[in-house]
Amino acid sequence: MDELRNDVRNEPRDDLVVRTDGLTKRYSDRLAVDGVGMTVRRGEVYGFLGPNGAGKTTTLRMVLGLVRPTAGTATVVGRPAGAADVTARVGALIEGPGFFPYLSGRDNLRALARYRRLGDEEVERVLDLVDLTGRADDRFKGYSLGMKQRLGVAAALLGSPELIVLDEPTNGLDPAGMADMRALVVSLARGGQTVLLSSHLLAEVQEICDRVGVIDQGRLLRESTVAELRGGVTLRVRAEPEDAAIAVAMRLAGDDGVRREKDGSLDLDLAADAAPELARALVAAGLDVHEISARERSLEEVFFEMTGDQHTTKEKVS
Ligand SMILES: Nc1ncnc2c1ncn2[C@@H]1O[C@H](COP(=O)(O)OP(=O)(O)OP(=O)(O)O)[C@@H](O)[C@H]1O
Repeated sequence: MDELRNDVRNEPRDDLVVRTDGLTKRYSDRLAVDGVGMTVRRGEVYGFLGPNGAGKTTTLRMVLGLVRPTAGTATVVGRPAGAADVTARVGALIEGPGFFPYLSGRDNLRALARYRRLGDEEVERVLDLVDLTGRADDRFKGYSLGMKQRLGVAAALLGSPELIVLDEPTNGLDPAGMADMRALVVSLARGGQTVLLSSHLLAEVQEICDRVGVIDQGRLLRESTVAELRGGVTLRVRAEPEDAAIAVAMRLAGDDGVRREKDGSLDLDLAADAAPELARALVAAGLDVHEISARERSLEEVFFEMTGDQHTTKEKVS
């Protein structure tokens, strides 16, 4: 298991529901996915996060065996991706589900269920899970985008697969529908199923995911728990004059441990219990201290720092 990354090196293979090694996809001269090694553990909600065109959907398609990798491997529930005996153990919603427009939602699911030798009661179970029972007899073509999305998720849940892969599951849902979908994803994982989802909604990933893989320009930049990625608590400081405050802050937090926010406050890589020492140092240096508070970085800030997105609100001061 030498090729596994450190954090999962000692885990039994059974605990990894998805594992990719050097997974690569090239479309003519475009490297859509570049050597991705990701690991999804049993029973977790794993968030695959990245800007548009980062390679999320292509990676998920390779994990599902829908696209053949140019190089590398994907192992799903212990078997090569796309192997015939894997498909029944994996449910997926990826880039708009294909349903018969003139059939009702219920009949569409029944057709899928029959093909998989599942009974009608299974159709009713998944309709209820996605809260679509009341509209199940309406034709698919009359569904709103959100209802189509929920029917797609219902189809992915048929047969209670071990792994559920959802590409942007809250796409098209209104705020209440998004909250329902998030609650459903969490409850699936609590019930022992594994969920691999992609999203560009950072707050959503922060709320429901146990671990996150950050992908940009085809490369997996980082894979860790949400808490690790956010890097714990930092101290926010507002004191004047600013230059003197930066000098004091750097003395305590180190040259690389101080960032300046657009509103003029400073963000320091210091634990919350360093606040009194910081206050004393600022006052001893004759500064006016307006604010010292502990704050947690949001996943959004970390993400923009990692992907070098222009929306970042911070600049390094060193
Ligand atoms: N079939 C294809 N042929 C050629 N290029 C493709 C194909 N599929 C994807 N690409 C390219 O590969 C790159 C990654 O695309 P992909 O759809 O995987 O990204 P994504 O992270 O899912 O983006 P989004 O969030 O916008 O859906 C993009 O530059 C895309 O244009």
